[in-house]
Amino acid sequence: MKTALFSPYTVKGVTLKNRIVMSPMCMYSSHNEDGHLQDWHMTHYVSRAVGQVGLIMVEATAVQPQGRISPQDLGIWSDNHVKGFAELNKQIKAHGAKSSIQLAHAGRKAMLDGDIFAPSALPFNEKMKTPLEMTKADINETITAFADGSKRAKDAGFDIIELHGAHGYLINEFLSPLTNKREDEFGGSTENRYRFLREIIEAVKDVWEGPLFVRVSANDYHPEGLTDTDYVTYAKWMKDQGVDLIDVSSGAVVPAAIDVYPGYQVGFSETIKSGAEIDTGAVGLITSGLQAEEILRNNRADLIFVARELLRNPYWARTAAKELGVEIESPKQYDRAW
Ligand SMILES: Cc1cc2nc3c(=O)[nH]c(=O)nc-3n(C[C@H](O)[C@H](O)[C@H](O)COP(=O)(O)O)c2cc1C
Repeated sequence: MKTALFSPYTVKGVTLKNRIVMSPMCMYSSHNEDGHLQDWHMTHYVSRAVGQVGLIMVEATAVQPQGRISPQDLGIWSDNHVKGFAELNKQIKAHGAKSSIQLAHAGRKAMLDGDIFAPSALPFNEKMKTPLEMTKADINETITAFADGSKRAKDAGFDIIELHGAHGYLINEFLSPLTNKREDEFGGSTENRYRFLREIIEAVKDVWEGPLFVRVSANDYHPEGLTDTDYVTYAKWMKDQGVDLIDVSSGAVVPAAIDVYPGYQVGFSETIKSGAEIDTGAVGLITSGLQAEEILRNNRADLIFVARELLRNPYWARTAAKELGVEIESPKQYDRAW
């Protein structure tokens, strides 16, 4: 049988051998608060490339030190970070996978000493710090930091860049009316709340010609918050700006109870894919080959992002292929077992 999951996917000249993406997952394993990769990261990412994942996405990586979720986050705020990522990319690609990086700024969810920043001075909850409202200068510096991070990602040899616009981190905080109470041109109307992301995309595209993905939280799970239909509008604007794919997650903008079940976010991906006519990635409790195949065949997404199941099973691609009754290439060293 010819499967959708194991069919190639090409975007701006970059071809993934299948539709499986290792979803970005923070490892909180950088040492000395310097944002550098450690042996752990090498083993972790390269194992999944050996496991025949089509696209490896490196975890949320901070474009500014104050944009880390924790002091142990990876960083790409300095030219010194390029060398480590270049070595990681060499190893990932040696096993036939493509590589990508999620560029991030934690905004008000940064758990760091010192000042933290957000569109408005509202804490996430009573336990978290109250952020400083970003000035225009702070906003411009952060936009430049996303562009500088992209330039470094390019120098390090990444094939694809993803902007982290989800989970209540800085970009998401500008997009949602729950977290953005600004009265200047970066707040208020939908257009104004999009302006920060618009300017980041513009700045990134000045230095990066390759495929650009954006992860969004397509539902705030709050009566005054955004839903997937609001994100159709944002996705259309992103498409007009040349974004290639929307990676559709949800929640974590404000504290909320989320009812999770297999494929709980796939409907949001479907709404955005059909509403904005843009490629999407589906993520969230997708754990079987058949489930992934159903999503792709019914045009509910173009790529399947897998997070925790790949932590349980780095060879999930093989498991899914067996389930779908297809043969996939194994690392030649493993031929006798696959
Ligand atoms: C350990 C861990 C770290 C995560 N870190 C990130 C991250 O850096 N960026 C991000 O967008 N999502 C992050 N996520 C969310 C996952 O990418 C994914 O969207 C979520 O786990 C749902 O997919 P799953 O059911 O396949 O695990 C993380 C999830 C886990 C379990």
